[in-house]
Amino acid sequence: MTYCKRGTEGLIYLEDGTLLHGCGFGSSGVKFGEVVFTTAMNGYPESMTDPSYRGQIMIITHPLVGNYGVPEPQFRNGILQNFESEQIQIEGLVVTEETDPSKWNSSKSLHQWMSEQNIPGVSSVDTRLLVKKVRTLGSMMGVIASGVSVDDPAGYIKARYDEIDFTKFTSPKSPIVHQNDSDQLIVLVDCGVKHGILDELFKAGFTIVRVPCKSTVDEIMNYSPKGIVFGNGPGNPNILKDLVKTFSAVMEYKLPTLGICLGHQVATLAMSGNVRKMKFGHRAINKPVVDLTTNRCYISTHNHGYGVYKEDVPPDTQIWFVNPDDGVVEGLAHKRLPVITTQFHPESRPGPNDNTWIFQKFRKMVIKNEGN
Ligand SMILES: NC(=O)CC[C@H](N)C(=O)O
Repeated sequence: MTYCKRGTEGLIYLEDGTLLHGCGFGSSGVKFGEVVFTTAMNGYPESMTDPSYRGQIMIITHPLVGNYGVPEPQFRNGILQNFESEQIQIEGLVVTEETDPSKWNSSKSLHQWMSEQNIPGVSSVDTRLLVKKVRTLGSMMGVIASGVSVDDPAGYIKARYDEIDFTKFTSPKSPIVHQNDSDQLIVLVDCGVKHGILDELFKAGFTIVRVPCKSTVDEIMNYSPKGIVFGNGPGNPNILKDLVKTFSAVMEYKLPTLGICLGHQVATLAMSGNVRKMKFGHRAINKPVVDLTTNRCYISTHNHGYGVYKEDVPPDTQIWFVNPDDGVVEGLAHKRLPVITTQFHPESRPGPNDNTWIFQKFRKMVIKNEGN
């Protein structure tokens, strides 16, 4: 039996029948979710609080997780600077080794943070084996347990990830305003936006009104926005029919519009394209994307399990970015309207800051449109 430094055991189960026993950490409990992996070597406070990971059990392939602990949350203009939302969003965490921190700004360990927020973790399991399974068979449902004994893990899988509308957990119930010095107001349709996106939009000079994911076009247009952002969010875009309708209705106003990740997928559906489930998705902070207008390659942050493929691109749009590894369409531009999208995360957090120019491009589109 493995020595468990927290004194508890844990397990991870995949729905193909794989069952690995290891050590428990974080809170005691059992959770189910879609099992996904990220190859990011750092940035776990940001990734774990990214609302797009809602409903998922995260495997981190980097073998040591927790080395630099968890900082105190820092807000500026109501926007978190060091987390992507106010709480941990993943259902559970699977790592090879969970460590105690050594860093000047660490306020608690990964173990303490997860214990406080009711998130179970499992360590001392072969994450490489798990990732090979997921890469070979595709993303699967699974069960994680920490500190409790579980006889029939499969019985804990209560629903399929692709059928759940997680935005009802991650979208705000009423509008939230981040007032800037300028009167350049944009509306952000918030299905669980990462604070890194808010921060970049705020730094670009916008006053941001975050409206619930289920807002109608009238509720959005009542703010007389200069531009619209459809942000990231959890789950399957194909079941978010109302959001897709809202995107189509907003397009009628011909305002500068930026879609990021879920926003890119919703834009694709609204413009009569297709979005498919990928085999195991892209979750990393070093994925290449090629800008087809300049032929330049950028290193970018990804977190998506659905994707747009070349044959699914909507009419009236051109491919802006493509992933050279597998050809997934990573960005679109409308041929006539000021609508641009990225599947990757230009705000990074965590990740390289190479792509924040996308927010400046959007700002230029807003200024140009104001002049018309
Ligand atoms: N980061 C996101 O917005 C993710 C979009 C969508 N839920 C996906 O997994 O593909």
